[in-house]
Amino acid sequence: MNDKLRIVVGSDDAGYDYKEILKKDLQASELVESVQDVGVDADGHTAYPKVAIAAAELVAAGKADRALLVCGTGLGVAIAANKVKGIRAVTAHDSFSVERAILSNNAQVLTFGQRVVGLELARRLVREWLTYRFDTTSASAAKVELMCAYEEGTAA
Ligand SMILES: O=C(CO)[C@H](O)COP(=O)(O)O
Repeated sequence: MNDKLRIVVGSDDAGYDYKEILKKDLQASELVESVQDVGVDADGHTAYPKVAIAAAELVAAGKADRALLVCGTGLGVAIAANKVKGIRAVTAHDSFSVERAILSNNAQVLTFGQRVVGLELARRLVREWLTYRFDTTSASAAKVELMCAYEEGTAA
């Protein structure tokens, strides 16, 4: 992964306001190389799984490093993104979980619930999220590998 991140953002209509604000924050960040928006737009009523799967597929295909997804709770977009092979998506509304999502879990997808987390906390969590990089030599790496092996059908 480049030091700067290629990020895809997406939401359903329940997460639209946060998605737009967080997108602008990402675009202004020196830790971000690019931001791709897979919707929805202001009038969009696209169901959350469609947006989440579109974003996760970009990550799985190597066209983005990470995705930030927002729905009402953050839960539906996480569940949907996790259906895409190779994707580890988590909902995290606190600083420690955001840190561990990268450092423990190497999760490429972070999700928020607009109806759950305050806007300024969400913005702070995204700033923190951008600073973390998974260490493939860490003790956590073998645990992530166990999940990958299960998914690939190569688990012992
Ligand atoms: O939060 C959502 C899914 O987890 C979504 O924004 C709303 O879903 P709904 O309650 O099924 O409308």
